Amino acid sequence: MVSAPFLVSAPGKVILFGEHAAVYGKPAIAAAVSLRSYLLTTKHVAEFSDVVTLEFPDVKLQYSWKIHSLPWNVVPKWSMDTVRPPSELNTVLMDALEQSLVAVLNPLQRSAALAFLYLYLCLCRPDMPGMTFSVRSTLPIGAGLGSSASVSVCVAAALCLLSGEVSPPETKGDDDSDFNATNYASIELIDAWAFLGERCMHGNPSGIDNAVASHGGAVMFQRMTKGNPNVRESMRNFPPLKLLLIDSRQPRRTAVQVSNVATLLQNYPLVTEPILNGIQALTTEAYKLLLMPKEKCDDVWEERLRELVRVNHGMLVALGVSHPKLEAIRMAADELEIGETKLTGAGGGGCAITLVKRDVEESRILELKARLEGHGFEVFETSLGGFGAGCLLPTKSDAAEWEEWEEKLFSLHHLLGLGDREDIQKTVGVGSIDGWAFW
Ligand SMILES: Nc1ncnc2c1ncn2[C@@H]1O[C@H](COP(=O)(O)OP(=O)(O)O)[C@@H](O)[C@H]1O
Ligand SMILES: C[C@@](O)(CCOP(=O)(O)O)CC(=O)O
Repeated sequence: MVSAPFLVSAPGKVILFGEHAAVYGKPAIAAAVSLRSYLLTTKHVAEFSDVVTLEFPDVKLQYSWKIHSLPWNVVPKWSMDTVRPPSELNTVLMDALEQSLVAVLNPLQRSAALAFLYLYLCLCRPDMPGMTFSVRSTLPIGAGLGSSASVSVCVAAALCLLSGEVSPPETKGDDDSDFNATNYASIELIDAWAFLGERCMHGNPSGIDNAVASHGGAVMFQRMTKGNPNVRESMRNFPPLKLLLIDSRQPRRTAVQVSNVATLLQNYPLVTEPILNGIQALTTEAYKLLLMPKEKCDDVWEERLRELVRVNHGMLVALGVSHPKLEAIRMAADELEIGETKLTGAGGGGCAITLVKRDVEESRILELKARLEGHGFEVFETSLGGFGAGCLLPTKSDAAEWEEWEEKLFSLHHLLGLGDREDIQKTVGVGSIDGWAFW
């Protein structure tokens, strides 16, 4: 069992092909990005030993509950078993949590707090010491990059560590890609709990976002029904794609976009189902292309992939999940003949990706960036397919022996004082700080 303080982290993702259709059991392809969420767990001082606190400054939420005031009496018994949790939310517990959340009205804050409390009650005990859970993220929120899943995975990982359901990652060997059965079992459990957190945040998730945020890398994911396990094919040797990631900065909520598509499907099944089937066929084509050996990834290969990006976007437009700002991004990239563009994630705003032609001059890319930024859009540089969930523990268990840098790293005050995403990345970030280990 791990005790506070410690940090956990999980990445966001881009969906390359298949969003929305993924909700209906069609395959989708996604990869982890280097933008990540970080969660610090710290213990309260003695006078607040009966309080659990959330510090989620990115969504301006700071809230505490008396641990004994939470509805422990309705927590289902299955939650204390080490078996995988069920994939359905318990409605009695959800109803009881409404009472604990009456004062949290903002939907962004409320969904995050609900997901936290649901997992906290399922995985922890009323006699646990008072703690603060604070999240900082380098991901834009509600922009299609899976910020909710990366937070859910962080919460699930932290609570599984505290409750002893999982242990910190074991070193995998010389090659970090080596398979380790204990790590695998741990991350599967974290993924399953994070899925329930995602359900609290947006109702009917496919599970692709939490799968990528827990396991990292690039995956082909397919949600299965009737108790069959979801398909999650790891796509090793994922080709290095030149992608631009552009945030339209148009806020939207995944829950709303997913429910709009559900309504379309309900009203026009004969029209909407063929679109979802088309996305399925297209994702299957893309999957075959992305698995081709390197020597076959020639100009024709690249053109095919770009065509699929264009067609996928068109189908998402037909589903009604684009936005004028996303179209403005696509048109700017089209005008400069940079490559093909599609929205990524739930749409309705949020991010687009442009799959850049290999031979495009840098000057044209710079011109596109300048145009987009001139319109108030944000262009991200990120690498695809990095690490999944990980944790960082103090090197010595006794705080009295910590070095100054370690005191800062595990200090709530210091984390909350960090400025922009660069500051967060530099100070606690995977890739910037030694000692992060991954399941
Ligand atoms: N840094 C964060 N701190 C707290 N909650 C967060 C953070 N990032 C995301 N969330 C939660 O995730 C929700 C956004 O999820 P969603 O609409 O699915 O967008 P995304 O596409 O980014 O996942 C927010 O409403 C909030 O509840
Ligand atoms: C629209 C969808 O396919 C992806 C949503 O991604 P995001 O929450 O916008 O990052 C929904 C899902 O798969 O759960």
